[in-house]
Amino acid sequence: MANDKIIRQVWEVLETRRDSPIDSYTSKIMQDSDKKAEDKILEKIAEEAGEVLIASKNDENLVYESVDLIFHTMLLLVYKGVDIDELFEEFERRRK
Ligand SMILES: N=c1c2ncn([C@@H]3O[C@H](COP(=O)(O)OP(=O)(O)OP(=O)(O)O)[C@@H](O)[C@H]3O)c2ncn1[C@@H]1O[C@H](COP(=O)(O)O)[C@@H](O)[C@H]1O
Repeated sequence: MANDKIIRQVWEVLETRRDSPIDSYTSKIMQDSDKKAEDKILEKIAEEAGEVLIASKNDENLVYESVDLIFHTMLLLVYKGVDIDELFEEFERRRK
């Protein structure tokens, strides 16, 4: 079984890509001039949300497309400086 620590690990890689940019997809998208970077990530999220919708309706590639959406949402949160623990704490807060 895959380990759920992967989310934290990917989050940490994204923080490193933000703070110590290299020639990579996530560094490049986050290094774009401020406003453009945010817009590009938001565009990606909208695009991936549409792909999730199609995947669900067609019963095809739903997990794959959902990971694309979750990944780009993580990228936005890292770009905006959100700490991963804020995310987990919010889930905890809502737990019944
Ligand atoms: N999980 C991902 C991940 N998921 C998707 N992508 C990239 O996001 C980009 C856009 O995704 P798309 O689905 O739109 O792919 P596409 O090729 O444009 O086209 P489609 O055919 O899917 O429409 C592609 O270049 C994907 O490779 C990712 N890029 C990176 N990661 C993780 O982020 C870390 C840092 O990535 P780098 O910046 O590349 O080092 C990596 O170690 C990975 O763990």
